[in-house]
Amino acid sequence: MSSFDIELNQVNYRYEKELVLSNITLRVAKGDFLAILGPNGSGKSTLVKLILGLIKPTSGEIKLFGTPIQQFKKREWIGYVSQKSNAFNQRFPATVFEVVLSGLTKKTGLMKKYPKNKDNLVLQALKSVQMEQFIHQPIGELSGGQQQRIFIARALINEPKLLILDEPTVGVDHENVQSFYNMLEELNKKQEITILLITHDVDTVSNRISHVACLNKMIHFHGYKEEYDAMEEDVRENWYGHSVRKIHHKENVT
Ligand SMILES: Nc1ncnc2c1ncn2[C@@H]1O[C@H](COP(=O)(O)OP(=O)(O)OP(=O)(O)O)[C@@H](O)[C@H]1O
Repeated sequence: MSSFDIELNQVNYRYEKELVLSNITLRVAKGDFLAILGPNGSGKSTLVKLILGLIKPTSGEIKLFGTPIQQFKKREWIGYVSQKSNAFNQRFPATVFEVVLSGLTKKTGLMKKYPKNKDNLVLQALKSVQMEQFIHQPIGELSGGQQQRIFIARALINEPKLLILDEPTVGVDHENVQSFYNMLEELNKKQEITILLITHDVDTVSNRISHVACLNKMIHFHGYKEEYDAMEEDVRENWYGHSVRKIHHKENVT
C-alpha cells in the first residue's frame, strides 16, 4: 500500500475552455502538515474539489490512501472544513451538539440510527478542539472562530486520517487565529492527522506546518517549510505575480 494519503499524477483540469490546473503532481504523506499558497484564482479550491472527488480531472490520476479515487470508498477518512462554515446567524436553530452529530457519516442498524455511544463521540470530538463546555449552546451564539472549531469537531467525529481546510481563519479575529492554529498543530502532532491547509496567512501558520506547496495554475514549489523559508523573495514573487511577505517564523512563536 502506498505511503501517501494524497497522490496526484500529471493532473489537468479545465472549466469549459480555461485550463485552471496544469500538470499537477503532488504527494502528501501521512503526518504532513501542508500549507497550499497561491494568489486569488490560482486554482486552490479547484484542487481541493478534485481531492474531495466533487469534480473529475480532465486528465491525470488521483489516488487517496493508495487507491484510485474512483474506487476509494472510505470517505469518512477525510474531513473537510470550508471557509464559509462559520456563517450561522444568532437565531440558527441548532445546538453545538446537533451540529457535531450531524457530521457522523457512519450510522448503525437497519434504520440507520445513530450509534448508542453518540453522546460520547460528540464529547470526544469537542474535547479535541477544546470546546466541550459549549456542547448545549446554540451554534449561532458562538464567535466566528468558535464556530470554526465546532466545524472541525464535526469533521473529527468520524476520526478522519486527513483533514482538509480551505482558509479556515477567514472571519476569525486576529487574537483567536493563533490559538486556532495551535489546535491544528496539536491535531497533527498528537492525533497524527494529516492536514492540508489552504491559506493566505503564511506568517501566522509558519511555525506549525511541515511542508509548503505554491500553486498558480501549476505547482511552482513543493517542499519542506525550511526550504520555502530559505527561498529568495524575488523567486517567490515570480510565481505569485506580486510581492509576498517573507516569513519570519521565529518572531511568531506564542
Ligand atoms: N465553476 C466554475 N466555472 C468556471 N470557472 C471557474 C469555476 N470555478 C472557478 N473557476 C475559475 O477557475 C480559476 C481557479 O479558481 P479557484 O476558485 O480554484 O481559485 P482559488 O485559488 O481557490 O481562488 P481564491 O483564492 O480567490 O478562492 C479561476 O480563474 C476561476 O475564475
